[in-house]
Amino acid sequence: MTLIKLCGNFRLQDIDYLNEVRPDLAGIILVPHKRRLVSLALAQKIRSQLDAKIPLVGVFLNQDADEILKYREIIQIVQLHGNESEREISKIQQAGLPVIKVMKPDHQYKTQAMCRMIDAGAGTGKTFDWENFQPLESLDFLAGGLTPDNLQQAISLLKPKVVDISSGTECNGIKNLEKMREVVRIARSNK
Ligand SMILES: O=C(O)c1ccccc1N[C@@H]1O[C@H](COP(=O)(O)O)[C@@H](O)[C@H]1O
Repeated sequence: MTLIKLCGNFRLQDIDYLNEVRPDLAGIILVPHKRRLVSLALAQKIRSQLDAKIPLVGVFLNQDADEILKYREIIQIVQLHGNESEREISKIQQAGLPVIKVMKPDHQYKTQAMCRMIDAGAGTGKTFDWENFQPLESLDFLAGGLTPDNLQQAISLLKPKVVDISSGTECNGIKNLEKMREVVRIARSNK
């Protein structure tokens, strides 16, 4: 089965939707100045409202380990979307939080992180040339511009273990329950 992470949740209503559609992982943006940023206080509320069985992933971009570790009681997994060093990854993992390291499709490398995510953008809904993509190793997470319309094609072509979707489940910048239901249905239909 293809697992699914639904990311970019920033309203408490989004958490009600997550509890209904039950993805394998849920994500929040913890990057300053981004549209979907949630505050520490809201992140705490999100964690307590989100079903305890759904791990919460915190997304960061070029932030230092000390800042990231402020969220250690709230998030269960760290997603690093920038140029973070292996030293920073190691510091975060030693503190007990597993790391997903995001890499561009044309710049893949070995990492000590728990797993790798391939994404061409950063919450911008940008896809890449799936047909000509050669993963360095088996593909853990695939992200970038996945939508209810292209998700099945992406899964069939690249066979990722996990798909990660943010903007593709929004309408006018707000989470849409029907789109969330549909992408979960598509991922789960891949046995
Ligand atoms: O969404 C953001 O604002 C964001 C900011 C900084 C780094 C990553 C961000 N988003 C994450 O990017 C992937 C793919 O998103 P999309 O499906 O292409 O919109 C996902 O993990 C987002 O949460």
